[in-house]
Amino acid sequence: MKYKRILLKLSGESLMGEKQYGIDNNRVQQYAHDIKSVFDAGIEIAVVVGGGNIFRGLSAEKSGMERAQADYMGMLATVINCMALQTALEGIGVETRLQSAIKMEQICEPYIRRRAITHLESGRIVIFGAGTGNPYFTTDTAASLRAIEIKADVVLKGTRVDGIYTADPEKDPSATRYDEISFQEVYDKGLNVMDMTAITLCQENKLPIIVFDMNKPGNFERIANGETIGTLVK
Ligand SMILES: Nc1ncnc2c1ncn2[C@@H]1O[C@H](COP(=O)(O)OP(=O)(O)OP(=O)(O)O)[C@@H](O)[C@H]1O
Ligand SMILES: O=c1ccn([C@@H]2O[C@H](COP(=O)(O)O)[C@@H](O)[C@H]2O)c(=O)[nH]1
Repeated sequence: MKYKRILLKLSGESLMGEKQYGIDNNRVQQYAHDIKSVFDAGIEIAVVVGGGNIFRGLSAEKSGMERAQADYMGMLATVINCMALQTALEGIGVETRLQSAIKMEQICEPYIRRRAITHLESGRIVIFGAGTGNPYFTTDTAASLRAIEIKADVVLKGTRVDGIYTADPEKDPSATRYDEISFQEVYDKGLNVMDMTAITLCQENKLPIIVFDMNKPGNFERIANGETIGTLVK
C-alpha cells in the first residue's frame, strides 16, 4: 500500500445514491465495505463527510435564510451522515470513533486532535463531523484542515465525478479530464471541484489531493494501492 494514513472526504450528495434527497443506505453500505478493504490492509483512515444531500448553507441563504444560522444547520447535517457511515462500518466489524467539531456529547466525542491520532494508531477509523465547526466554510476545507492536523499523507476526495475536468463535466459534456494538475492551475483555471480555501491549505502544506469516483466499488482500494486513477493535484 502506498499510504500510511489517509484522509478520505466523502461527498454528502453522493450519499443520496438513487434518491433525490437524504441517505441511500445501499450507497452507505458500499462505502463502508470499500473503506473496510483498505482498513484491513493496515492503512489508517480518517473520514470527513459532507452534508449536501441534506442541507447547504449557501443554498438556504439564497432563499432568504441568515447565512451563519444556515451554515450551522449544514454542519448538523454532516453529523447525520457521519452517524450513518459509523453504524455501517461498525455493522461490518470495524471499530470507529465519531468526533464532532460541535459538541454533542450524547452521540459523539468532541474533536480533540491528539485523541483522534491515538484512535488511528489504535486501529480505529475516525470520522470527523460538523466540518470545521465554523460557518462560512465547507467540508472540503474541513478535510484539508483535519488532514494537515493529523499529518495524513494525502486527501482523497471521493465523489461522483471521476476526476478534475477542464470544466464542470455535469454541465459541459465536451470537458476533458486531467490525470495530474498543479494547485496553481486549479486556481488559474477557476476549476470548482473543491473550494479555494481547501486548495490553499493543501498547497501551503504540500499535501496532495486525489479526486476520484467513489461510487465505483473498488476504486478507493485501487487508489490506496497506488494505482493512478482520478486526478492528482500537487
Ligand atoms: N472542473 C471540474 N471538474 C470536476 N468536477 C467539477 C468541476 N467543476 C465543478 N465540478 C463539480 O464538482 C462537484 C464535486 O462533487 P461533490 O459532490 O464532491 O461536491 P461537494 O460540494 O464537495 O459535496 P457535498 O455534496 O458534500 O457538498 C461535482 O458535482 C462536479 O460536477
Ligand atoms: O466547516 C464547515 C463545513 C460545512 N458547513 C456547512 O455545512 C454544509 C454542508 O457541507 P458541504 O461541504 O457543502 O457538504 C455547507 O454547505 C455549509 O453550510 C459550514 O458552515 N462549515
